[in-house]
Amino acid sequence: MSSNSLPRPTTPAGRDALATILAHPSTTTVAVDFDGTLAPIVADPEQARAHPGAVPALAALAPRVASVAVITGRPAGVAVRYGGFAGVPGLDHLVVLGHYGAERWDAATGEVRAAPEHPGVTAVRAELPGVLERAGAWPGTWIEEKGRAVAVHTRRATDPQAAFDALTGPLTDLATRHGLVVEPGRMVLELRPPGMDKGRALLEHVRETGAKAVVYAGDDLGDLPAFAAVEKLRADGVPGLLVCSGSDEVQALSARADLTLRGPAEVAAFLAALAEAVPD
Ligand SMILES: O=P(O)(O)OC[C@H]1O[C@H](O[C@H]2O[C@H](CO)[C@@H](O)[C@H](O)[C@H]2O)[C@H](O)[C@@H](O)[C@@H]1O
Repeated sequence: MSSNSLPRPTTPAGRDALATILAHPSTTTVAVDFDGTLAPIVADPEQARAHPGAVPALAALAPRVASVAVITGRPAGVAVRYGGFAGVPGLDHLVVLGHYGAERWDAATGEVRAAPEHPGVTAVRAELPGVLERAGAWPGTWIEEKGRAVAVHTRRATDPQAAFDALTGPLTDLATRHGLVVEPGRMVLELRPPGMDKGRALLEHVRETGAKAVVYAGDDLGDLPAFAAVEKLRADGVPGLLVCSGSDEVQALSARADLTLRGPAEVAAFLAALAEAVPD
């Protein structure tokens, strides 16, 4: 896909939504996930960075639409840092909803606002090494400290899928005992507070901006609630375009998408093409 060709959605709902968005960009919200959508998946989560084309594309698009939001499982401040979102001309009103919407960073203020922390995270953090040890201490398994959550990554384990499968039960037990939930993702099991998800975060953002159309792009299971939110908006008469970044690893998402792109490079090209296609 070249940077100035807009791909055609494969579904009628997607094509209708894109037509509305092109006709009425100033009342459209564009919301995107971070890892796997703006940033290529890498083995070490601390090395993830936005694709070089992603921020320029968002910055070109943002002044032409009602709002641009990044909705991520990352802490908001981490996504801002890894994305390079602060101080970018054009992204003066960018909103980053971190921890699935429990945190919010506004480019306009540079500040993060957050829900109160859940006490179960401290208890889970303390018990986690013992639980991993008893489950077989899979070599290469890595704990990501996320502040208001902890995540166990298996991508660098000798057998990532076997480690993921073996740890799912014990980590679910641990989370449940302390009032947390397990959020499964691409070779990651996150133990986090319940009550917020990307769907709720997206709906609140759309309500706040008063948008009349929406684009959402994601790549992982944690994006399914946002897809469901767009489907609900569509049922209520608000056109929505669902974009899946990467097609094979998370088929539950690509099966519901109007447009499937092959990862962050194509997502960045799509956002740039969208910016080119709508008037200033
Ligand atoms: O909601 P997202 O922005 O997609 O964040 C979801 C999780 O992404 C990160 O993990 C994923 O990306 C890593 C870096 O590419 C990769 O190594 C890992 O296998 C993926 O699951 C991040 O580390 C998590 O905290 C996020 O919740």
